[in-house]
Amino acid sequence: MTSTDDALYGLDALPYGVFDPGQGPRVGVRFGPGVVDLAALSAAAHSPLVELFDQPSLDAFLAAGRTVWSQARSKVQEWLSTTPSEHGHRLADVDLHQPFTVADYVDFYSSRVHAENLSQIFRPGQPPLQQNWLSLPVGYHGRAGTIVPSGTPVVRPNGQRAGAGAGPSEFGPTRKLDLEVELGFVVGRGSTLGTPVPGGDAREHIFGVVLVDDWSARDIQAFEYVPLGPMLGKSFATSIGHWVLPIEALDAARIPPPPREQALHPYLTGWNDMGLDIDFEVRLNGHLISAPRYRDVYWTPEQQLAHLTISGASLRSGDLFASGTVSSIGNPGSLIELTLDGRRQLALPDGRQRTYLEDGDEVVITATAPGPGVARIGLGEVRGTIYPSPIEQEDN
Ligand SMILES: O=C(O)/C=C/C(=O)CC(=O)CC(=O)O
Ligand SMILES: [Ca+2]
Ligand SMILES: [Mg+2]
Repeated sequence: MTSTDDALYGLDALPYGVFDPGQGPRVGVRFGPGVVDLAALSAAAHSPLVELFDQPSLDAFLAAGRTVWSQARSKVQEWLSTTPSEHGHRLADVDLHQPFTVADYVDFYSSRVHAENLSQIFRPGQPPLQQNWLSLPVGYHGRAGTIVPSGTPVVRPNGQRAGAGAGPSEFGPTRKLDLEVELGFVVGRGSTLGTPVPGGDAREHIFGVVLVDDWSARDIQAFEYVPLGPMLGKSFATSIGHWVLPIEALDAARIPPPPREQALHPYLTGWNDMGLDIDFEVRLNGHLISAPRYRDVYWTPEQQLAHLTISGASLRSGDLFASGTVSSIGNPGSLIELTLDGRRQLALPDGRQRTYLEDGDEVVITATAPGPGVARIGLGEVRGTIYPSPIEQEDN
């Protein structure tokens, strides 16, 4: 089963998105094989929710806060269980858009397997975890303006990479274009500058989740990142799914996170942390290449949110913070891990081989989670095809 299966999108899932049936973008909810127009549905029910839904994006709804989000979900479930086929459009008949305006973007680094794998590749001979890793959720501020909806072409970026020996750098299209499987948390309710958000209040702020592919140019990244961190190697495109799944839909997927291995400062503990039993699948040109599990991710979204704001930094509606690459042992969430930085070829069932991504390659990430009943629920997909660099000549 892939998470595009309609059965994954019953009343227990109901992810929100933005679709265009031909007359402009509208807010909708994915339901089975289609998308239901929420302005039309709420207008027919004479619900005041129509004001939040009669919009070209989810922005107004995101800003409305937890009480409204929960009421809306119950109402939509009720309406769809009584009049399931009204105000629906087949997915094939609509265009899907970026669901919300992304405010700030933070990318964490919360999978221990991924952190240790990358350490080995980027910093051989050094300890597998930096001293900070078990003490705080390491992350960096990313580039919100280049977050693009699923399906947007991913143009091979240009940049500098290390030259031979200690020689000058080389410039040209990246030779190490990679994908990163991530889960994104979408902030609905903002916060006040100077006032940290306690992790126990995370649910007042986190509206839901979206799939993320944090495209990465590993050669550009490796040359530029010391000492300030990722810059151009990750800022050229970050793809997000079209569907934002409300956090309540994941209640049945909640599990304890992996055991803490070090005592934490009080601001990072003291509530019932949200581990999540989400299974991802990554396909390259249609072939399944990895199936990472979110349950192995060490730092939780509550801890990430508490850490992000402990300095007094404020949240804005539309902020996106991503888990970091989700890697499990034997099922990593990136090609740098799968191919040991290109030293090992990945054999695809069609007889071709890959190390890093080639022009024309298509990557599709999907995910599912347990629902409240026997059926699983879907988190949609995030898809991207690699387009050639606009610069043909390398300078050396
Ligand atoms: O270990 C490093 O130097 C680099 C790590 C990454 O590239 C990963 C990153 O973007 C954060 C993540 O996705 O986990
Ligand atoms: Ca990342
Ligand atoms: Mg990025």
